[in-house]
Amino acid sequence: MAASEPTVVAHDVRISYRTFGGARNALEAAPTSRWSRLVGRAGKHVGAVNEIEAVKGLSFIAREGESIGLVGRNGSGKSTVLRAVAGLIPISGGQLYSRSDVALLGVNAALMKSLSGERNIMLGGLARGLTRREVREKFDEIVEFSGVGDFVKLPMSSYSSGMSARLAFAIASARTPEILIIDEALATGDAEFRRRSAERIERIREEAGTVFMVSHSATTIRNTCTRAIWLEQGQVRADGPAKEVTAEYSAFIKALRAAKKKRP
Ligand SMILES: Nc1ncnc2c1ncn2[C@@H]1O[C@H](COP(=O)(O)OP(=O)(O)OP(=O)(O)O)[C@@H](O)[C@H]1O
Repeated sequence: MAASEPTVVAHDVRISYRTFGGARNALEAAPTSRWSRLVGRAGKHVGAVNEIEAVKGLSFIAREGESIGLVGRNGSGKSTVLRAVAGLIPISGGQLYSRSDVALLGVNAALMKSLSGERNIMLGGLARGLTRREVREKFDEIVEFSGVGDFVKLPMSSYSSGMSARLAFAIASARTPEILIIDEALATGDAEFRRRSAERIERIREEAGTVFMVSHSATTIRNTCTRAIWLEQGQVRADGPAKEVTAEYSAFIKALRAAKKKRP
């Protein structure tokens, strides 16, 4: 069988955030000399600017037909990597190439809370590249998949967070993207919704798409993904079959908890 085509190539990617307005040198030792404080040359800080290196030399190749789960502790860089793959934030070093047809689905998916579910389906569908006619044809399927029922006529501000997340997933995946990125959005669904989402992710994979997802649940990643990348402080700690990597990660978390308990 021919190897499938790459959809995302990351080589030695570095990503930094700059924060403004915080205390000077909030993250590093204070500069020692008065001069360095005055010119703001101490460390990486200029005035009240702090630089946080969230991703430090990340390399991987994602291929068609893979569903890749990112695991790692809070702040390890998972969402940052996905935002960069989606082209939402710039990288500060290395190279990152990704196919252009990316659908990003986050907990705060860009739906308009003041508009009805119906209007959001139309706007979201158009944003995903469907024509008005195609959106109308897919309308019932989207409502059915999301399970919002008659609420579809009401403003989304009246939805529970689970309903919003389900509708967002239904809209984002209505047209098969080349890359679908899911940031924790599946966590809010019930067992039945998770099963149907897993089926849809499988379909996208089969149609030669690539799915990336972040979840704090190693079980979700193990059940949904073919491959997992474990990030630790912005670096890859392990990359391989989802079952193996999630087992390694779970053992690491367990050991960490046990060590914490032992401490006086
Ligand atoms: N907008 C931002 N501005 C400044 N720093 C940020 C910003 N977003 C993330 N960071 C920092 O970048 C690092 C990685 O954050 P990121 O959200 O990517 O981690 P994560 O693994 O997704 O975390 P979590 O599991 O808690 O969602 C953290 O140190 C975080 O504080």
